[in-house]
This record gives sequence, structure tokens and C-alpha cells, in this order.
Amino acid sequence: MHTRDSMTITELLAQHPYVNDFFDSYGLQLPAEDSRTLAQYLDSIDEERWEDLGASAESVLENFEAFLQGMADLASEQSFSVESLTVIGGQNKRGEPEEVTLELRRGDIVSIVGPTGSGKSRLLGDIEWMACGDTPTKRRVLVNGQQPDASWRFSIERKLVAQLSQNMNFVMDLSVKEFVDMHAESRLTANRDEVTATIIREANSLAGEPFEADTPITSLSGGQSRALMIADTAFLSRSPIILIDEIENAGIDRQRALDLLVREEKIVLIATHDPILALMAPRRIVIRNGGIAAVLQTSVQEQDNLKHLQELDRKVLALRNRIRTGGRIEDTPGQW
Ligand SMILES: Nc1ncnc2c1ncn2[C@@H]1O[C@H](COP(=O)(O)OP(=O)(O)OP(=O)(O)O)[C@@H](O)[C@H]1O
Repeated sequence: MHTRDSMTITELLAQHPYVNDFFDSYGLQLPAEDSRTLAQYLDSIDEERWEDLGASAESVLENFEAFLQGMADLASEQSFSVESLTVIGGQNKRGEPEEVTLELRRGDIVSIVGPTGSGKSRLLGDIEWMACGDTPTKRRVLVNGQQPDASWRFSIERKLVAQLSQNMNFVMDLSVKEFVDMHAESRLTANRDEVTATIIREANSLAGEPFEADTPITSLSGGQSRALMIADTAFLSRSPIILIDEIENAGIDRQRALDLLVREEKIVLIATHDPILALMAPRRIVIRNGGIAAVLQTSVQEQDNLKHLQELDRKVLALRNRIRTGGRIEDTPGQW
């Protein structure tokens, strides 16, 4: 029995003004002033009306409890802030000790580089799982200097980590707008229409080929769906830690994607084979044989060279587009 069970509707609305949204979604309008409790009010609704609404007093009450719990969880999540993330080394694939303690702070962007199969995704996996010596690497991950509570691993509401993985498989039959709006709704976003429009606009500015709000998500290209997920994560995810398993260079504006993701002082880790993305991060973790072999600061010289790399990249992109559109590459390299 909750204290709110004995509250009058007037009191309930005063304490939780957003409850009207919940009842609106059922097509019910709560009276603004009423000295009955919610249960009494729901009981007074006749059978026929419940049939029209496709619900019952019991189901509404039950879902209302879940809704209030969700709001409480969101509020506690917002007040919880991740200031630091620490990875304490374990062992590499040969069982040799990984002698490193890596501390990341809010707003840090770190890239993870290493040969195929060296263990980049594993490091992301350890962070996502908040490993405490219980993965093959024996690493331990601390949040704000402490081992996070085990229940966080399973908490969907209070998700500390958002992962953008390599494969995005959309199976639902929804338009881009419906998909983003559904996300916005599940996050209880206040200005949903506005946020949804911003996400679609930003995703379009990341992806080479534009798409429309009413495009079915199943017909988006790999690059387009990736762009949509990046924008969606940037604007809707409350997770303070973002893990990215490669932003492929399939026409995605990587600098813009990073700028979007770090807007909110999140901790961002990106596993990548792309030298441009690797150098865009102020620090990079080098993985070898399943262990962290080095943590390098991007030097001033590298930052300078990044501009040249980006210039090269633009040239390659232009050549790629030429090939894609049926052209030839017969001019001398000096003219590219
Ligand atoms: N320290 C370790 N001890 C034991 N196994 C490990 C360790 N590190 C990584 N592995 C295992 O090695 C395999 C390859 O690692 P992973 O998939 O992370 O590589 P990757 O660098 O992401 O590769 P790619 O570049 O192809 O995506 C995985 O099965 C992973 O669990």
C-alpha cells in the first residue's frame, strides 16, 4: 500500500503534474479537482466505457504504478552523475599482467586501436558489463572510484552505458519518425516533436545520402541507420558513458558525429581502424594480444597531420564517388 493510494486526485495532481499525460494516453481525462482517490475515481467509470477504452481499472492502476516508478527512476538517474571511469588492468591473452590503470573523466574522448582480433571490442564489453575480474581479461571497472553496484548491470532504467554496435538490424516496420518518436516517448521526453525533428535533421547532416521522416527504417542504408543511431544517442540517451564500435567511414561526417556525442560532457570510447577517427581523440588506447599495451596522447604534430589526413580522405571520397557514379580515374594523381 502506497501513501499515494490514499491521496485524493487533487493532491496527486499537485504532487505529480505530469500524471495527466499518462491518463491522456488512455483517453481518460482526470478531473482537475476531486476529493476521491484515484482507485475510487476509476471504480466509478462504467463497464461500457472501459470496453470502449480497451482497459480496466486494475490494468490502469497497475500501469500507473509502473509509470510513477519509471519517473522516480529517471529522477534518481538524473541526480546521479558519473565523474570518472577507471579501468584497472587485468591480463592479456597470454595471461601476462596488464599493468595499467586508466582514468577517464567527463568530456573525455578516447579511441581504441589495435589489429583485428586484438581485443578492442572486449575492452568495450568490459566497460559495458562493469567488469569486476569476472571476464576473460580479469579487468576491473570503477565508477567514481568505486565498484558499481551489481544491480546496475541489469538496470535498464539507469543505464550507465550506451553502446553503438557495428551491426544495426532494424526489424520493425516503422518510419524513421515513428521510430525516433517511440524512443523519445519511452524516455519521457517533454518536447517530443521538436527533439524528433532535431534528431532526423542531425542524422541527415551526418549521412551523405539524405532520407525523409517517413522513410521506413528498414530501407535505410548502413550509413544512414548508423547516422540515425548516433543522433538518437546524442539527443535521447541519458547514459553518461558512450561506447562506439567503429563509425565506419561510409560517408558519415565523423567530426560532426563526435561533436554531437560530446556535447553533453559524456565519456566516449571509440574502437576504430580509422586513423582519422583515432587521431581526433585526444588520447588513444593501443591494444595488443588482448591487453592495453600503451595509452598515447595525440601529439601536436599528429594534430597537424590530422588535417593532411582529412585532406587525403576527401580526395579518396571524391574518387570513390567518381567510381560509384560510373566515372573513370584516368587523370594523373597530381590532378586528384
Ligand atoms: N585479455 C584477454 N584474455 C582472453 N581473451 C581475450 C582477451 N582480450 C580479448 N580476448 C578475446 O579475443 C577475441 C577477439 O577480441 P575482440 O573481438 O575484442 O577483437 P577486436 O580488436 O575488436 O577485433 P576487430 O577489429 O575484428 O573488431 C574475443 O573472443 C575476445 O573475448
